[in-house]
Amino acid sequence: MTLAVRGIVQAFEQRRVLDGVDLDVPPGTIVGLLGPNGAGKTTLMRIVFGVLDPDGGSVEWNGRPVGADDRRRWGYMPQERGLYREMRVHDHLVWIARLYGIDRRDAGERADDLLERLGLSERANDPIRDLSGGMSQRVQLAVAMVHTPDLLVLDEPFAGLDPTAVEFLSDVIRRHVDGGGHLVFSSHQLDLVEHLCESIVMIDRGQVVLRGRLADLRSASSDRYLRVDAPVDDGWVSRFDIDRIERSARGSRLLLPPVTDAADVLDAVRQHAPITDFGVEAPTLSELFLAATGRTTVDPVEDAIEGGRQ
Ligand SMILES: Nc1ncnc2c1ncn2[C@@H]1O[C@H](COP(=O)(O)OP(=O)(O)OP(=O)(O)O)[C@@H](O)[C@H]1O
Repeated sequence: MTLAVRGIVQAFEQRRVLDGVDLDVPPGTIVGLLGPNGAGKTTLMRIVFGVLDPDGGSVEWNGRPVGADDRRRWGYMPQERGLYREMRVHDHLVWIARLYGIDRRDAGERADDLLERLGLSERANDPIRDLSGGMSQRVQLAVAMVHTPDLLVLDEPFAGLDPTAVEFLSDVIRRHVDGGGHLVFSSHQLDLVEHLCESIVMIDRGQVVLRGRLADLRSASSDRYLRVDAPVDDGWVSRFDIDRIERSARGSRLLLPPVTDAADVLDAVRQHAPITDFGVEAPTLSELFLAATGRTTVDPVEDAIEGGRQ
């Protein structure tokens, strides 16, 4: 079974926010639907779930137009979290499971099992309102999974989470997919989800700008970065052809055109600063995004400001 979304077009008040978007979600693969704020990710997910009827295009499941029965076997974690704050965690899960027609005993067992898997057993009898943001996010995920869905669609599941919670959620996602499940999640935090995505569809202003297996996209790029754990001065490497130098607290990243030998540049840097850690790397996801769109930053607001300056 595969989710196949074809040629989706959607306009709001004559403004096209999706313009011919395709998305494939095969089993056993983590698919990232990526793009900056306002790119159209939530709109696409709402169309996939039938909340919104698109102006054009189709959504197919298992080679046929998707129907209400198919969608009942899918799980959706919306961006606006919709939990009843006064309900206790376990009761909430049982209630949702019952809405899916699962009998009371089975619903209770599923709730126990999910709470265990999501590290929430100790909070089972607490009302949702007493949970931290990260924990209620886990409950929201449990709600999306309580009927053992064929397909999980998670809208910005990592927003607002600390690094430990991101790791935890990433593990849950991996396990779902390792068991042959279907999963697509959206994110605007490209570098945060880079380690998790196997396959990506990147959209910008309603159009697909990059798609494919992330490993393939990274190796197909001719851009190479030399990373060193020292602040590199322009003067040290002035005799080389170097496209850009980025500096951060961790050191520097030098974007090298194909004509420049990374080992020569590294030797030159070493003459000025001790280097204990270095590497030659393919571009990150956000660098691939910038290269594909010609933008200067992933943030659409900052990009508009930068564009205005030029
Ligand atoms: N019901 C609506 N009516 C009018 N405009 C809408 C509606 N829903 C979404 N939009 C617009 O469509 C565009 C895409 O929005 P969408 O929420 O799909 O983006 P997104 O990629 O999910 O962004 P974010 O990362 O901020 O959630 C935005 O410009 C948004 O303002």
